[in-house]
Amino acid sequence: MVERFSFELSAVDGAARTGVIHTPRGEIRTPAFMPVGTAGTVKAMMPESVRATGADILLGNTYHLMLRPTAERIAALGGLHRFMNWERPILTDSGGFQVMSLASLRKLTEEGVRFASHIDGSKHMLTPERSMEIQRLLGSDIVMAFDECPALPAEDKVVAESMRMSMRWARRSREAFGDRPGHALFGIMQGGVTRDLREESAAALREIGFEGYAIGGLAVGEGQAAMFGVLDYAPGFLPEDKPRYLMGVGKPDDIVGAVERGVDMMDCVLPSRSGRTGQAWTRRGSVNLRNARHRDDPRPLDEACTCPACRSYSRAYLHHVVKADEIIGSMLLTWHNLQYYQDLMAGLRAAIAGGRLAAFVAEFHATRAEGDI
Ligand SMILES: CNc1nc2cc3c(=O)[nH]c(N)nc3c(CC[C@H]3O[C@@H](OC)[C@H](OC)[C@@H]3OC)c2[nH]1
Ligand SMILES: [Zn+2]
Repeated sequence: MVERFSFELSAVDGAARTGVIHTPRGEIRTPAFMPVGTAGTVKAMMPESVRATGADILLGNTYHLMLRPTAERIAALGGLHRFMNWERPILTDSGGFQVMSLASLRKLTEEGVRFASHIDGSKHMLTPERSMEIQRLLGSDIVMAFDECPALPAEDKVVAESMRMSMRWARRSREAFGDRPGHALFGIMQGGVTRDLREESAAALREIGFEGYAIGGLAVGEGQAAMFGVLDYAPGFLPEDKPRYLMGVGKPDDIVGAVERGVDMMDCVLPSRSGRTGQAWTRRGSVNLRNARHRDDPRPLDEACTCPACRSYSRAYLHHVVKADEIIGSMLLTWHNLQYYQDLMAGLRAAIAGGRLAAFVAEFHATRAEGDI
């Protein structure tokens, strides 16, 4: 049982790293994929099932939880871990990103963001200080600084101004976070796809000092090539002895490319959200179970997978329950997709530990068909 938050690197292969983040609530094996549990639940999954897929940590969200059921109510009930019955580490986003993508009537000033709830229109204000208070009330183990993520494409001037405000908010986040042993505050690098803005942002964050560093402002429509272009240099601007978290990424091939470039942690709604629409991710590519060609197919989705969907059901059954919009369809495909992502992370961790990442990546690309299989 550790009292403090620490990151232990155990092997490096090129720019890629593998290690363990130690927290009072448990270990996080890196590179790590973190399932998204936005409103206190990973949709269609029981917490024990999320753990069974291999996840060490899951995500919650300040924006959603502050609106419903409110952070104060969750705190009064013992905090988010107790509330959602997940006793392992939780990372919460700071809310700014969701305000800009979900809320209405937004007013952005140096102080913070004033907005109306997308649920009932009630008026709210998020500032670095309020975001830190909410994440403390939730009890999350890894807290994200309050930032602004500009929509791309944007003029360099706009990206620079936004980044500089986010750096001023990062300092206010650090000051409001206070001294909380065993908890971590991560700074978020901004700067769009402009190298010198990314470098300026990294320098500003290092000067403030954080327990971990996120690469924000990506996976917002720039495309994989532009994202990898930033990842070819941005991780190297960050301290090598601290975790690097790429926010909102991604498809399996995005994840492999990000790990090759030195990213340690990622999150994405894709495996859970696409599971609810009948899309499965497998070693050989993606499968759309709504397609009629599966209706007589007795084979499992992925013979190499140990999840309940692949162990006990046929593609024909999955096609049937997805077409019939049966709840079990979402349950089985979400479980499968999260398990596939965790198996991919386990493969990446082992390959880096064994100094054979290049071979793993070559094999990964060789077995994937383009498009649906
Ligand atoms: C999809 N592409 C994508 N690019 C992103 C960039 C940023 C960013 O620069 N700053 C912040 N603060 N958040 C970002 C986020 C949201 C991640 C959260 O979004 C939520 O998933 C929907 C989830 O909340 C449980 C997750 O929590 C960390 C991004 N998402
Ligand atoms: Zn499976």
